[in-house]
Amino acid sequence: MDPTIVCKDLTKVYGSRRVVDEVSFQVPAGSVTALVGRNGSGKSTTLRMLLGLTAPTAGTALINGVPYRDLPAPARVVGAATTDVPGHPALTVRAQLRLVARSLGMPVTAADGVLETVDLTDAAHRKISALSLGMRQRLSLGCALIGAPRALVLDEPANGLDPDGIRWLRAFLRAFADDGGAVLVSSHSLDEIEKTADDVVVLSHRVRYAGTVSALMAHEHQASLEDAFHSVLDREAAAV
Ligand SMILES: Nc1ncnc2c1ncn2[C@@H]1O[C@H](COP(=O)(O)OP(=O)(O)OP(=O)(O)O)[C@@H](O)[C@H]1O
Repeated sequence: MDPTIVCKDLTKVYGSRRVVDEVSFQVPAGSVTALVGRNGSGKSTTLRMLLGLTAPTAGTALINGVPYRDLPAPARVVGAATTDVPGHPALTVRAQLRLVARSLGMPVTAADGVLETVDLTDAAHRKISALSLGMRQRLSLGCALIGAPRALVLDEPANGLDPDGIRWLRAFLRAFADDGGAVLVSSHSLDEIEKTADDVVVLSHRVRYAGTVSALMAHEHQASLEDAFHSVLDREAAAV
């Protein structure tokens, strides 16, 4: 079955605030889709609802047609990396990855393979508490990959990566999608998203645009995703 990620009328209300308001979009197999929006626009809340970490007030969030919490082996279906610290700070990188492998019924060799994939072999013996931000991001992605999922949901994975890491992540996500995977990634780096993503969802509590990156730039008559993003959101602000 081809992996898909679907949000349908997804809504989250905190008190009197609708921080995510009837959000609908989908990420098909073979696509990298970026969720972009200003601080507080509801990106992380949307991803957390997709990953069963926050209960929706209304609407549905489905991975391969099923809510995350109802997936029999979720980490084998969708790899998730949030901004939370990946694992116990006193564990080493290798111990954390092996722990995840064991919990998923995978051989420990899966952990060693992932160490190489995310280029943390040289840091395998280091404690999580001693990792740089970029290394923690690589470890988060490593934890997400151990179950060999075909869908990825990643909250700001490029945050803290150095230029080599950003280039590596771009190539990795592209190859993952080209291999038939579905990738949903949130980011503030619009230049990077323009290079990496097929589709983009511009969020400001509601969906302001969902479609291809190139169609957004053409529609807004802008030469960059950054300018198109501001054009969409400035028009919305002017209309309020
Ligand atoms: N547990 C919570 N209780 C109350 N309000 C919350 C809670 N979690 C998030 N919010 C609020 O919901 C809004 C959306 O937050 P969210 O973290 O989804 O935004 P974001 O787009 O990911 O922002 P950023 O780009 O800064 O990471 C914010 O106003 C935030 O304060």
